Amino acid sequence: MATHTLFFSPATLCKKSALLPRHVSLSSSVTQIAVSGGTLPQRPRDHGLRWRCLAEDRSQVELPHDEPHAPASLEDAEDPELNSREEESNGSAHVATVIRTEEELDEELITSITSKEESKAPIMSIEESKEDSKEIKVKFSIVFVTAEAEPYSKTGGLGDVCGSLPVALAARGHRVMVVLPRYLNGQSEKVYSNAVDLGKRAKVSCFGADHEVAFFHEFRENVDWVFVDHPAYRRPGNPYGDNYGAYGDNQFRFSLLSHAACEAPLVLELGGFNYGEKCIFVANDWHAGLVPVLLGAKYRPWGVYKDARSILVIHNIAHQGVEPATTYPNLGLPPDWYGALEWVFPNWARKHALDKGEAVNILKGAIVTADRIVTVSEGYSWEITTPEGGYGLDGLLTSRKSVINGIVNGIDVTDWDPATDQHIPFHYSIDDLSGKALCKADLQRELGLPMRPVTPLIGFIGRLDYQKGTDLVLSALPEIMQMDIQLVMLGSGNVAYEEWMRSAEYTYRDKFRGWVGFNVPISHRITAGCDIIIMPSRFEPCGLNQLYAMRYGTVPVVHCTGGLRDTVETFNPFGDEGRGTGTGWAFSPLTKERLLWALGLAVSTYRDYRSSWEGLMKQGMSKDFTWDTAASNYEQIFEWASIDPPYVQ
Ligand SMILES: Nc1ncnc2c1ncn2[C@@H]1O[C@H](COP(=O)(O)OP(=O)(O)O[C@H]2O[C@H](CO)[C@@H](O)[C@H](O)[C@H]2O)[C@@H](O)[C@H]1O
Repeated sequence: MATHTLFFSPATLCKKSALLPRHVSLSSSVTQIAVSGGTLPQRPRDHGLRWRCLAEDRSQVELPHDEPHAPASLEDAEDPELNSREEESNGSAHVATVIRTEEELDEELITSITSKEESKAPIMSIEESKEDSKEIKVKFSIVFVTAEAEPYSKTGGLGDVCGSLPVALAARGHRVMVVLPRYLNGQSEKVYSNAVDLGKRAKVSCFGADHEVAFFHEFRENVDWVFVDHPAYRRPGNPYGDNYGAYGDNQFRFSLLSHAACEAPLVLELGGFNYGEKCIFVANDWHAGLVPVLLGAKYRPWGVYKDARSILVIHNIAHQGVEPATTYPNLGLPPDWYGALEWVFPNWARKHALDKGEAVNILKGAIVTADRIVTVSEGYSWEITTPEGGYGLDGLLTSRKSVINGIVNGIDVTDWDPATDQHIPFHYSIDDLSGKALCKADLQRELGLPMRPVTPLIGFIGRLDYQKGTDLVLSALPEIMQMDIQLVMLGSGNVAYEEWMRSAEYTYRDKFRGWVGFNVPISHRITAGCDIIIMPSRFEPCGLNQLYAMRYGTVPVVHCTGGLRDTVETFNPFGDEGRGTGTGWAFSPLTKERLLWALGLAVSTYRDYRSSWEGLMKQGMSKDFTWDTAASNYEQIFEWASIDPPYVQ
């Protein structure tokens, strides 16, 4: 019988029983309870001391290798050599800023030089801090788990973030792996041409069988890109579905990903060393949501991953990975962990009188087991704790408020740079905007719109769905078309909106263009060629198009919500002693009238106040949207996570 140790902050202790797996209750199976910074007398408050006590307790746990849920690679994970750098008395060794004597320093340096690649030290790489200070900064081993990452796969912002943030963290000296599926759909094969089969196979026990997965690997921009290969990822369509809708087996496909990702740090030797147990998992959205649950349910009972931490990043809470409760036994979790994923729909959401509303919810499982939770803007981190923004999870999220943080996404400023962008016909910069006018003319030509330089060209890029407020544009279109403007929309999604875009093109031949599809080059050309970008999103966890737009001197008009509120500052012509401040317009509430009001202001400023407009463009262009700021904020989260003991043990 494994030992479960749970750590609760005093503030949330009273609410905990609601969050726990069903088999764990505060009065029965829990054998150790520690209160972080709290007043329970059984445990010392000092972190290091407490950790030592627990380490002793753990050493008494027998690790039955033949148990059904024991990880395949337990022995690898327990390899004392690989884990030899573990701090003796402090479990949070991978973040500790430690002071070394000169001899120890030399020894560390020699070890680091003699390793095959300096950046691939077994658990952590150590660098000397500046000058002759003896302080050494310990870096993290980070494992991103995601359904998509550019340039391999992208259907939206998740792909952008998971393609860039790992690179930014690696550039800061961390060892970073990204685990994602190897989607082969008949067209995508070439993007994996540099990825080699590592020859390692792992058996994943779920959905009533042992599924063998292979791992492909590419080392690019100092990041280990690891692709999980399985027949379920080989089919026409995008990562989540095809022309007929979402795949019916997505729960299986992403359970497989989470299981495989948990094995990767233990079994894969990358650059000569595996990542080992002391890593930080960054689980993105529900697709990777089983990762924190597996750490607690499948690995830690056998002493594996006891020093790992998990960070859940919520990019969009509207998608939670909910399936009928009867699918629980498929997930490869112990039966008594059902409570962690248990989800009951409210009465109004049930389909018929006999529907009990019982379901499993993978994102919920991640929320109640992850060590920390990050959302992609500060505004959104608050919104998800409200009934309006929490999509039913607000209560649980409120109970974990103390570990939720918002970090605004950055953008890939190399890919999205108007001075060098390979997708746009002319280049420009904040010092010479002339190329932007040429981009606009070229876009009008490409779209078959009248080439009128003084007519404001407005753009919309995004999924055609409820979140992005496509219906609001639809309802406001007759009034928008009465303005002297041109409007181009690029997007795909809801078929009804796609049809509407096509028919609007016939109705407003000289003013409106609708481009149905997912097309990255044209998205760059719209961002560069337009004067204004509209984003009437109903909710927007961060939003990237407004960031790209500002970098390209294209002024955003957005609904004041989530990350849009955090990143777009409404223009104030009287600010800064009359020179004007702001980068766009953020309107509220989300109504047709307010959208038209904000758009009207933008259009009249463009037409009648040219110098103010240029100021607006330049203020947007001079904002710092690099990933470096976000990456350093993520480091802080990793540090906090590592200082605290694992949330579920
Ligand atoms: N038809 C099309 N053709 C070409 N490119 C297209 C396109 N439609 C969209 N894109 C591109 O896809 C990305 C979408 O970014 P968003 O920020 O709108 O993310 P999304 O809502 O998918 O994801 C979620 O995750 C991201 C990342 O955290 C959050 O910013 C966001 O608020 C949240 O909803 C952008 O790069 C955009 O240019």
